[in-house]
Amino acid sequence: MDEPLFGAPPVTVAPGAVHVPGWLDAPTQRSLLGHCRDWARGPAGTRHHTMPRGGRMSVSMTSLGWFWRPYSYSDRLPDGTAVQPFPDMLGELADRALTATLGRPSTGEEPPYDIALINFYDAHARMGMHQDRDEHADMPVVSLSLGDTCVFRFGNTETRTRPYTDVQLRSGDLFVFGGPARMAYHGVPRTFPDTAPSWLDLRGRLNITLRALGSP
Ligand SMILES: O=C(O)CCC(=O)C(=O)O
Ligand SMILES: [Fe+2]
Repeated sequence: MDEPLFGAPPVTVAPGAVHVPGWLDAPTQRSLLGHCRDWARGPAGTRHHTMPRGGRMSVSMTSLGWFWRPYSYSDRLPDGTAVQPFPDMLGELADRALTATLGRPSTGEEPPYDIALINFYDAHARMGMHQDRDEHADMPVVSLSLGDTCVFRFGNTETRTRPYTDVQLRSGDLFVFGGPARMAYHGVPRTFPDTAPSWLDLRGRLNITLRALGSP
């Protein structure tokens, strides 16, 4: 249960949605975790965003490239400082992820990956069913998981409810959703505390999504 399945084949969860268990090897997971800690210490810090109706999101979030808060992106933090840049390394990772799942990197013609949203889940955090619809480009969303295992609920494009598929995302897993799945509702109904690999110094779960903003 604790060791990721390195080298497992991709699993198509729905047309356009592909899960690759154990895609990131242990050194890469450790290195990404170190970067996430550095990014979280940056000017944007981590925030529990407030939703329009006043609820507070249980995940704490850091943005790179563009600052997200419900429900738009901006190039400045609320206090006017610039958002931390989107690192080239994450653009390269997004390309490798597209190749691993769709069989091709992005073409030079497509909007570039320029947003990373990093969510931290403690044992109680979860994320309700939603669509990722604040980007203007329809490039696939690339999701990387570190730390505790979670249930990732991947649904349909019409409703927040069934039909959906519950997938366990473990440390090192890649999940890409694009094409007909790009606007599917999805969420994280729970995590499994203390399931992070023992060699990763993380209590809780981190999820990094890489996205392309595109132009309006
Ligand atoms: O944590 C996850 O696996 C999903 C995160 C997500 O859906 C989002 O950041 O929009
Ligand atoms: Fe999402």
